[in-house]
Amino acid sequence: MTTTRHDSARAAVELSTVRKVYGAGDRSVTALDGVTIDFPPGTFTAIMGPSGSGKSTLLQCAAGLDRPSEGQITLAGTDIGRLDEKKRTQLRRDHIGFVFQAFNLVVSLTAAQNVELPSRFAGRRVGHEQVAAALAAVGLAERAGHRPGELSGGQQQRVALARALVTRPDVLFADEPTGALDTTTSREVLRMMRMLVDREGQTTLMVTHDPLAAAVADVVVFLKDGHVADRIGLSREPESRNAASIAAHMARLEA
Ligand SMILES: Nc1ncnc2c1ncn2[C@@H]1O[C@H](COP(=O)(O)OP(=O)(O)OP(=O)(O)O)[C@@H](O)[C@H]1O
Repeated sequence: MTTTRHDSARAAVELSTVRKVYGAGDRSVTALDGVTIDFPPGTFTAIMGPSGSGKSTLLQCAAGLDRPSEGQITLAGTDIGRLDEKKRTQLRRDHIGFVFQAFNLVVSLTAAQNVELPSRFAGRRVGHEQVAAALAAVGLAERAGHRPGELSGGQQQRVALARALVTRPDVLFADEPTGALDTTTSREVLRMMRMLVDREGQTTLMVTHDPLAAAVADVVVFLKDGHVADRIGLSREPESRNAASIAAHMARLEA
């Protein structure tokens, strides 16, 4: 099956009264408690909130990696709750890219081979030109033949970004993509993500603890105890000014 593609507007993600409860009885934990939120096409959203507020759970459910206990999630125009496991896998393959804190690169393969590998596994071989273009887009055209051990942390995360974006997914999910990087390198990766959203228009959801990381987004969503506690739009202010107002919001939430 090929999932329906809504080309007129690149896919947004929508959650409607989503609840996610882990476990049962006395030991159950409500990670998401009636979350309704939409992520418009082409927007870059940072998801923040205290530890345990439900950020990763939201990302996992929105990406179809986990099922909500209640509520509806629409991705690429498809109600993912109605899909069986095979079709959800297909939806993810056709529409979604992922980057994580750990770069998850195969150490014995070159940057180009790492970019190509997942699509090959998924039976959707991408051509050499696509791989070269994806590496060029993250500024690593000259490093296609290098193995991860020969690249810096920031460069490795850029290879992971190229791998996530080589199939031009509608939505990019990023879980703490700069969590393992120092400040300077983080900034380089974040600017690249920002540039790619502006250029390619993929809807991007990024979980982060770092106000400086969130500062490159268009919108910051704050979770608290499984609820959306706040949502602020950012203007293209200098990042440091955005970061300061995000940090102030976080401090109020955690107070
Ligand atoms: N597999 C699981 N089984 C049971 N409880 C879980 C599971 N995954 C998450 N939780 C609980 O659900 C709540 C939300 O967790 P989640 O990981 O989504 O929070 P988070 O905001 O991403 O936290 P952090 O910033 O610490 O990574 C927490 O109370 C957590 O302990």
